Amino acid sequence: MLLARTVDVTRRYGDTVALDGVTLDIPEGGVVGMLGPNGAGKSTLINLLVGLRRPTSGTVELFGRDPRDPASRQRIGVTPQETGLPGTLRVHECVAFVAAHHPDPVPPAELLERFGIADLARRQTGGLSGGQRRRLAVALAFVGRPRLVFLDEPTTGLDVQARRALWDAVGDFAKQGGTVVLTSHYLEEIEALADRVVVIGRGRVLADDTVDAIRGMVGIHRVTLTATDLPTLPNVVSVEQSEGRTSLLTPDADQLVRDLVHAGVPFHGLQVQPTTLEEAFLTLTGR
Ligand SMILES: Nc1ncnc2c1ncn2[C@@H]1O[C@H](COP(=O)(O)OP(=O)(O)OP(=O)(O)O)[C@@H](O)[C@H]1O
Repeated sequence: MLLARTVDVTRRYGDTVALDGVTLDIPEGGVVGMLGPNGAGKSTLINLLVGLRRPTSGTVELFGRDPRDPASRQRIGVTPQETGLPGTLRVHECVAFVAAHHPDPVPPAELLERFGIADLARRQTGGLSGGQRRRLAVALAFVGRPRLVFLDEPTTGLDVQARRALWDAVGDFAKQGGTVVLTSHYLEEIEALADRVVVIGRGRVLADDTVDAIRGMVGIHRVTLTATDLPTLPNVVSVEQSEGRTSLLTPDADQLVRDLVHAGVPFHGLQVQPTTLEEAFLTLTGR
């Protein structure tokens, strides 16, 4: 069953095109990771799916309806990129407050236990550290026993241990049949949780595939050198010339350097650099 979808969605903010013709299905079950650099359009896409913003054109559906319909929003949980918690409320009061808006909430103590913050229950949220506040904000998305949860960069500011605890809690929710859409800048985070990765760059879906497939694609390196007469080399996905230098993009930089030496062409100033995610995908998709 499809829980949410966008069809050819475009969203502009003035002259900025934040999303440009995005078509995406979110079926029931599993974790969908949205990966992309700053400004790619990830948060905008989430805001459209949860009904906080409307598309400039195209269709957005949540549980088969308009996402602004309160009936469909009852069944989602959301942690936006930034959350304001009432500073004088204690953690357990904050959970109880959100729970009161749902017909069958998870008991607050159980929720806090699940997210590893039971020891903070009596603390005022204003006195929590940034990481503790973030964990609470993510936990709150799950209090209403949602079918579909949207987490916008859930582990920003968390230390390694807290991040793993949060991954475990989100993973358990998915194992029990829940569906999660999360955004991240890090492939590592997506790898830990997601079955499917949607790569977003400059407002477009650049790739939508399994974690393994995406991992293979983003291992692209840029090999830059100065040479007068380069032969055609295997495993080169793109060649660029700039200011007398040649850049070769390749999934296997070590092999490319071996091939260069083997070809016997004189070259100098060799540099090998990882590409950014966006660069790798823009190259691979030829956009
Ligand atoms: N309310 C707004 N008004 C004007 N421009 C906006 C607004 N919200 C987003 N944008 C612009 O739309 C583009 C996409 O932004 P968005 O926040 O969706 O990206 P993102 O992928 O979530 O980035 P990040 O990883 O930095 O959170 C950016 O160019 C951003 O500056």
